[in-house]
Amino acid sequence: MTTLDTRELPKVVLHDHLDGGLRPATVLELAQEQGYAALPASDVGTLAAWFADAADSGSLVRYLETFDHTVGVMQTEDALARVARECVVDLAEDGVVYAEVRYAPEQHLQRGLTLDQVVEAANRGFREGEEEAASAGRRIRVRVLPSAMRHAARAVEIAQLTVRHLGDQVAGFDIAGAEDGHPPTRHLAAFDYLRQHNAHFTIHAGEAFGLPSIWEAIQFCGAERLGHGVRIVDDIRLDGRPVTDDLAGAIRWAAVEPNAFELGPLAAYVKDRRIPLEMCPSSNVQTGAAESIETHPISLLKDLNFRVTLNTDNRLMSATSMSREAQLLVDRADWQLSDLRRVAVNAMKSAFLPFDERLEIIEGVLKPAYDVG
Ligand SMILES: O=c1[nH]cnc2c1ncn2[C@@H]1O[C@H](CO)[C@@H](O)[C@H]1O
Ligand SMILES: [Zn+2]
Repeated sequence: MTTLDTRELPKVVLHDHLDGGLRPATVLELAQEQGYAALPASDVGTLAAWFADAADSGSLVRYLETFDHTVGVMQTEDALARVARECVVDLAEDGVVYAEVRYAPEQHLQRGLTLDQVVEAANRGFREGEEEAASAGRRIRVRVLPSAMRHAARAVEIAQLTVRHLGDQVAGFDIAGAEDGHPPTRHLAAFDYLRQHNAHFTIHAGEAFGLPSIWEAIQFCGAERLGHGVRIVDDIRLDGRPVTDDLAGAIRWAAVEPNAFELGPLAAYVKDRRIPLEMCPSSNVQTGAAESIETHPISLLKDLNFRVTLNTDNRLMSATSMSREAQLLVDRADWQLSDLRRVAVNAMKSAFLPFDERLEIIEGVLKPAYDVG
């Protein structure tokens, strides 16, 4: 397993923030162009290290503060298009064949753009990136999920924006931001609107807050997928005790018979309904939602046959990529090629893309690459 080249494997990412994936050099250049003076460093190396260190805070709220600087330089159409184009090129270069990228349009209005201008500018960049990648021999398809910020009050507007743009790159909706104190049920009107317009949506839930957040996201809001959802392990027991009592035990969970674990009603629902979990190991370690890669619940949930997917969340803040996330699990959590195949196929099955297109990528791209020998 040590010889596995995770870069060359075709990968699928469903949870990647546009404003969390800028190249450090681009942050610097855009800041210079736009007269943004608040950056905490003036050279690429120091700036890259600053993002990773500052995000390594053990708290989601402090982690999210680092986005002020990326959002701060993404306030013009050209800046948005450039960041979107580079995002696609970087993902393709890393072997990603399908990506859903999210960002919050409401955060890009500081210099007078409208919500529609933001989406159109970013979409232009995403399309350019797809073309650039294709001409370099790396075919990637990208779809966009506008996010509403859960502490703000614009979710209905962003849901309407999403529906207006469905089809031209935009494939669904998300809700992001600080979780604790901001339950998703505050935005029920947005979710009702989306369902009535047959639009897909996912919700960040079960990251900085536990089961009630997941329960609301699924049973009140109707989320099709969960952003993170890592705290669903709070509803799994082993020998009568919550598995979370024994996080270190994660290392030996692999040796335990899967039917020895007891699922509570919510965990059973998530598993039985095949609700996709958009899991992001490095991000979770940084925000304190998980202790380590070795003990990250993604491995247990994968072994228990939950619909687990592997994602980057924020490539800049976690100094990561899809191939790095995969490699970390191979090196530290004993993942095999078959596990990487599983999360890629799971992700593609869960994508907000028409069924026939999903199938085409699974059968035409993923299976041929993973099923060699
Ligand atoms: O893991 C996360 N949990 C919650 N919110 C997040 C996470 N990563 C990024 N954002 C938030 O989503 C916004 C739009 O992309 C970002 O600006 C950031 O505030
Ligand atoms: Zn996220």
